Amino acid sequence: MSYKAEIPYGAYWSTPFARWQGSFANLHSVRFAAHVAREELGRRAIDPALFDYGVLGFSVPQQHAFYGLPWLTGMIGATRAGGPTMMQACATGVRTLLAAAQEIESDMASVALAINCDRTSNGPHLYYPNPRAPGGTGSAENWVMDNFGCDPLGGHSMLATAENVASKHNVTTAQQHELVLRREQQYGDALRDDSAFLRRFMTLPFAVPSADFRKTAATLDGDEGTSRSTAEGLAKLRPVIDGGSVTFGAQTHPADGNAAIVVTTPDKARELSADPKIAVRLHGFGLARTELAYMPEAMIPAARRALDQAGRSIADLAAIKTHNPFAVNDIVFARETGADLALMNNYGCSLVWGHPQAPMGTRAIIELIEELALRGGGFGLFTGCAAGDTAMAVVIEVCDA
Ligand SMILES: CC(=O)CC(=O)SCCNC(=O)CCNC(=O)[C@H](O)C(C)(C)COP(=O)(O)OP(=O)(O)OC[C@H]1O[C@@H](n2cnc3c(N)ncnc32)[C@H](O)[C@@H]1OP(=O)(O)O
Repeated sequence: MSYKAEIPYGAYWSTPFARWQGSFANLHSVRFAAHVAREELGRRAIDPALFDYGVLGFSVPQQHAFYGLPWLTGMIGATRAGGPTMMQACATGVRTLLAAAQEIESDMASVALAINCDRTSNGPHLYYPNPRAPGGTGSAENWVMDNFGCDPLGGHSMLATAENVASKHNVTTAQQHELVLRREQQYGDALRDDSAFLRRFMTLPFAVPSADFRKTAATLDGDEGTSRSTAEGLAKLRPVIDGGSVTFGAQTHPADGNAAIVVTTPDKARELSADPKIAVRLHGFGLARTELAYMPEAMIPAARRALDQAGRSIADLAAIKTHNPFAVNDIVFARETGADLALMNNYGCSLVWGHPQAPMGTRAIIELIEELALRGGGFGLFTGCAAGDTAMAVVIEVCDA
């Protein structure tokens, strides 16, 4: 199928991603996303007053986040734009894109902003009062760390889901490390020629604002805290869980950042495009849930559903991007679908540039569009797992308008 809603070519952006407790650690993620959106819309001469809808995604709450999307759009001057605030863990990037597209499809809006932000640094500590408990003692939660460590349905960690899938599919530590080196090599292509690939959608050098957003506190030349692995260095790492296969080197690192995509009607897409001769079309979305504690597998049925809706197969794809919090994800995906493991995730992926959760999928989709544009067009797939053994996927096409 083909959705009416389109993405104007170039009407999207991402900040660099900074490893947690790094340069973005003290920035309120919603205010930071608004600060960046104002600047990026200005650079593209897109009037914020055009937006009549928005969707804000995050997975880690911040102070005042209850006001969500209307607060953010108000801060950027898009004062007509209302809309929901969504949380679907690491699938939030695809979900917010779909929500924006659905609003356009149903003629309820004409120009929508799908914007995602997260700060895994300095995760909130929540206290749930319980006056009926002995002494009125409530319970507390460290939002980020406790949820990495425990899925309340099964009591297992996210890492354990990777171990379950590695064990089921006989994926070894050596195979995971070999893939890490390949993915870092692919990311190296994004850094070539003074980060020419990243500059297609990221403003570099990036001015890191101070916590009050009044001045520039630092400057980043690109993503911060990415690993430069070597075969020897990886070989020294032991599995994090005794008897397992996944090392610290074979998984992503938590990060901070934000990213956004404009979604609109075909006519408006031509107007807002950086190159009106290029169209970016949406053809299929997929949601799937797999067996309890096998999260990395969920990206396979989600991809199949998105491909079915698009009427395409893996063989039709010019580019594939995945969310790979664990190297295991890509190895199993390639084995089960026939995708070429070495050619997936050109120019980078969450395994390498890190994982600020909600904006991660948005950035991957933006990179997918740019890879397809560099190839002269074609169909592309993004698929990624999310908490609760779920996943979402999207099939897009870059073609002549
Ligand atoms: C959320 C969703 O919906 C779905 C998802 O995405 S699932 C993924 C969600 N993320 C997770 O579950 C995270 C799971 N991981 C964890 O919890 C991790 O334990 C953690 C992120 C907390 C670890 O963080 P950390 O302590 O900062 O680890 P980090 O310092 O990077 O690495 C630990 C060690 O390995 C080493 N290391 C890491 N990568 C390396 C590499 N590529 N080469 C060599 N050594 C490496 C580090 O140097 C460090 O060594 P030292 O202890 O000697 O300093």
